[in-house]
Amino acid sequence: MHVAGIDSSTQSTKVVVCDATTGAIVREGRAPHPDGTEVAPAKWRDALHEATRNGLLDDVDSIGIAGQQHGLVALDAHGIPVRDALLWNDTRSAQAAADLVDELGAATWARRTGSVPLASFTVAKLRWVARHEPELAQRIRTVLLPHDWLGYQLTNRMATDRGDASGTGYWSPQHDRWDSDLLAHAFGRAIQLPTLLGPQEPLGRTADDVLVSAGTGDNMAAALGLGIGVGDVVVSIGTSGTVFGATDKPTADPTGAVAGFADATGRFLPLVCTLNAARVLTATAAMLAVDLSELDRLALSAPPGAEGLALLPYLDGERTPNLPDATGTLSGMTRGNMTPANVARAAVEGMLRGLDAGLDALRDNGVPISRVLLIGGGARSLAVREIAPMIFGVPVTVPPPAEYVALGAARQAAWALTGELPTWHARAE
Ligand SMILES: Nc1ncnc2c1ncn2[C@@H]1O[C@H](COP(=O)(O)OP(=O)(O)O)[C@@H](O)[C@H]1O
Ligand SMILES: O=C(CO)[C@@H](O)[C@H](O)COP(=O)(O)O
Repeated sequence: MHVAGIDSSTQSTKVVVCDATTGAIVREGRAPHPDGTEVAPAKWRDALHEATRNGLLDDVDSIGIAGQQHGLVALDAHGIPVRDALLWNDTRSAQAAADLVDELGAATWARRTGSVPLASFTVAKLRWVARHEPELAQRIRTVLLPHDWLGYQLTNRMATDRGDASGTGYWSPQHDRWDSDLLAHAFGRAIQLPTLLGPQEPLGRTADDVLVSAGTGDNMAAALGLGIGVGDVVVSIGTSGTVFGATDKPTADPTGAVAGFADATGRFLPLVCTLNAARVLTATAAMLAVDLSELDRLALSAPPGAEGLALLPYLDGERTPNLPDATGTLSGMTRGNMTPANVARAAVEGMLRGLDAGLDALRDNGVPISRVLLIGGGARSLAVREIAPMIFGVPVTVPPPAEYVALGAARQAAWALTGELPTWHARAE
């Protein structure tokens, strides 16, 4: 038996096909997404077709879909998007989020949803559409998340799971159900919401009669793909930087630094997310007119601290801390230290310091940290792997490079197929 896992993340779609019993990867595919913070959902479907062309999904018995969290896919009465999806990294909803917090108070949001809404959260995007595009808003009948929308394309059913639902800002961790009153408060009226599926409950079947599992958010799928245990905290360096661990009880951080998400197994996934991660490295490499391996070499040739040069890497604004309009700052420049090597080192260190603040925030919320598991595209960087233990001050394990989000989605697909969550090879060992 074979299962497929799909990771429809910010920059690309990645697909792995695995043996359902052992988890061994038998085939892989990928396709890029368009750049930008608003995207026509059809582009994700096109990317999925491209990533699975030439029969990648032939002989697959079950499919799991993981997607970038939070994105607003607003559908009309015919199930057609009323506008391009607003993604998690679109900051136009920053004022809408601030208004929602002012209206109800941060403590109320944290208590009712586990999180304090920021620009990224679906609820803030809904408020933005209600205020800025009222004619479009009137046509909205249903709201889906990116993974739900792909599942809807495959099965014709609108449903989601608690992991992805927990990033909307209108899901209750205490009661494991939608908090429709919060949504109505933000949007001005009720909207039909997708069915909430349990962790191993299937979504449905494709036109070719292949089972599709509930799916989840990409960070929840990464946790499932790694099989993390107590004390394991994942640092994922992708388009976003995320820092998260699995807990039995929900968190409710009124400062908003830690989002009190749910995981894909029935537990919880407190998470800190930064807007500036792998793309800090690609932007610095472009500025220095070098490739990523030369950026690594340069960064590792400079001393720790880059001789006083420091990069505050808020190149896309920032989410944690909540500074959506911030820009980056290169500080401490002297005639002596302004070398390409120090700039490269400052970029790596600055990006990792943002994630280190995330580790502190998790600790403050009672999440135990005995080691960090480093994953995502940025973990392929030699400089990141070498410098991370110095910045984080805890042991850092780099699991073999793999698409852990897609693997987690595949593991969920096997769960839905067989009724048991397979052990597979514990990749977090
Ligand atoms: N060796 C490397 N060094 C630094 N960054 C890298 C390296 N390889 C890939 N990346 C970066 O990782 C990012 C993609 O990571 P990924 O985890 O797949 O992101 P996402 O899931 O958000 O689409 C890209 O910005 C890419 O440039
Ligand atoms: O908004 C968050 C987490 O809350 C992001 O982590 C998105 O889920 C996008 O992830 P990547 O595309 O960077 O993997």
